[in-house]
Amino acid sequence: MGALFFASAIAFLLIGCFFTTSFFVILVLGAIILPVTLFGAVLLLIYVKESVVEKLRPPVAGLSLSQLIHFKKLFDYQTSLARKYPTYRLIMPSQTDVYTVDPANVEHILKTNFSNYGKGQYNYDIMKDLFGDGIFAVDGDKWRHQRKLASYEFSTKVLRDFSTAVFRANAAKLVANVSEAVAANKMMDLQDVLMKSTLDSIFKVGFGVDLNSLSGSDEFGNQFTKAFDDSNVIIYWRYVDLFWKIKRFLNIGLEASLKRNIKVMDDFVFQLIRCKREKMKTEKSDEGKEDILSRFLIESEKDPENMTDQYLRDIILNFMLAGKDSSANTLTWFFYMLCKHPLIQEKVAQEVKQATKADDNISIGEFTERITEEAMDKMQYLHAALTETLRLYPAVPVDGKNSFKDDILPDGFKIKKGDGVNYMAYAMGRMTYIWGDDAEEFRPERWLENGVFRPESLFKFTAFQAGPRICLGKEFAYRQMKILATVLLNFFKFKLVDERKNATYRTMFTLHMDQGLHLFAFHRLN
Ligand code: HEM
Repeated sequence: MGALFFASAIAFLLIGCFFTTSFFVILVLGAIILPVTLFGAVLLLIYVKESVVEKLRPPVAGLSLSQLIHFKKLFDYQTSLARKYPTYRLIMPSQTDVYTVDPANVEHILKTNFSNYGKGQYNYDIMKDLFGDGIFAVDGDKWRHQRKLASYEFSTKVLRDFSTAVFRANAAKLVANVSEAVAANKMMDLQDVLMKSTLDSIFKVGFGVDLNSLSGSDEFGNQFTKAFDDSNVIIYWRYVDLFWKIKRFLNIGLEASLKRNIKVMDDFVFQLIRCKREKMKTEKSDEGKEDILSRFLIESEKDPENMTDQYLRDIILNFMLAGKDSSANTLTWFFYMLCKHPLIQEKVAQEVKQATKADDNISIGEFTERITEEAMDKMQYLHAALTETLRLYPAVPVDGKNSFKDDILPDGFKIKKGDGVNYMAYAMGRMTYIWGDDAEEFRPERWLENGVFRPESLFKFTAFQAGPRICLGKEFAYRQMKILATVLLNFFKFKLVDERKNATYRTMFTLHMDQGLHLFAFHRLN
């Protein structure tokens, strides 16, 4: 890769020199040739400086631009580079990005030297318009304050009981939806259905609002969701668009749409905050105040100066980002894996039946009542299968930090202040030196010891991140995924429409299945 990079730099330079011998050509094509020549010279200089002079730096695997060329299969491209170099660099004149799959490095970045690796100004600038000062965008005191508040809220019984009730209710609606497809003998896109179902749940748990996107009935909520999804795509695009700040200044192109979308969301969220504040003043009981927004509103009464409406808006949009797609994406890959491995599908279904003691005639209402904490604790194989899914298809395939100071990683490579430092959960799941020769196989058994789930080091299994910034919704997500998986597998069997086709992802912040998950569902009769 280094040689290829060197050769292309020389080629650019030679092409430039050849053409610059002709004055006429310079006049006609000067505007093209000169930049090409300069670009080649810059590449050559960077290559010599970065690969020859800077000996202790991670090996240069190419230009950051190479990721644009491989954008469609980006995470597999990164995996192939990581097989050669467990830590490598991609360079650009303005920014160096380091990528690693080495668990020792991951532990160093996420825990041992946590204070040196944060979102940094670079990520903050990109995210600020949409996520403001929310937990995903900030470091330092702002992050600590929200982390403390949110950790407390997530550990309360109120939120736990409320979210479980919401997951159960939405699971029942999901069963009704799938039953319709079965009755009509229709193929379905399970990813689409799961996305709607988890969206309804996060809306209810986040705002206390029934969105009913599964039945498509809330126009205003749908507008919010569309604006949120479109904004996310545009924010992600900023990472590869060198001119986004100019476009934002001129309010043109995607930046103009982003501004419009943000207004739609702000109108929605600020109105909701106002309504809830009013309701709180008049209603004394705690009923209807179990959602995350209400919980934070109650907190804000203790600290009104800092916890302004703007701050609450940021908190809520960040929770939407965290909870909206991650669980649905994971469940999509989970059902895809179960279809590819029918024996594993049967094994999970049998475990569900045993843990809930359900017979064939049980109603959905009765069944959801049986998905208790105790029953879920018995589903060790389901837990292993979901975790195995996340190992191979982590909802956040690559996670990036910024280095605040020069540093040295445990593998001996030097990091410079300002470097982007990324660990690649998707590539890590495929490394044989981490998981053994069967790393690419879907094998839930690898997580079990005598039938009991045995966790792995979180610096090897990085799907939820690790260290002080470990995902706050991990338990929440497992609970939601287990409830949905349990009801679906108790009532249905699933079969891919096209068994020979291999699914792939759409490259974006989360691991979304490209084109959806098309399958047939059948009533499960034992
Ligand atoms: C399968 C589901 C999920 C996966 C795989 C997952 C994974 C992750 C990852 C990789 C991060 C680190 C992102 C970063 O560097 O900024 C993260 C952070 C976070 N997650 Fe999750 N997540 C899931 C579901 C959820 C849910 C459902 C919620 C809440 C409703 C949630 C709340 C959060 C929060 C608040 C953070 C920020 C933590 C901080 O910066 O201190 N997550 N999650």
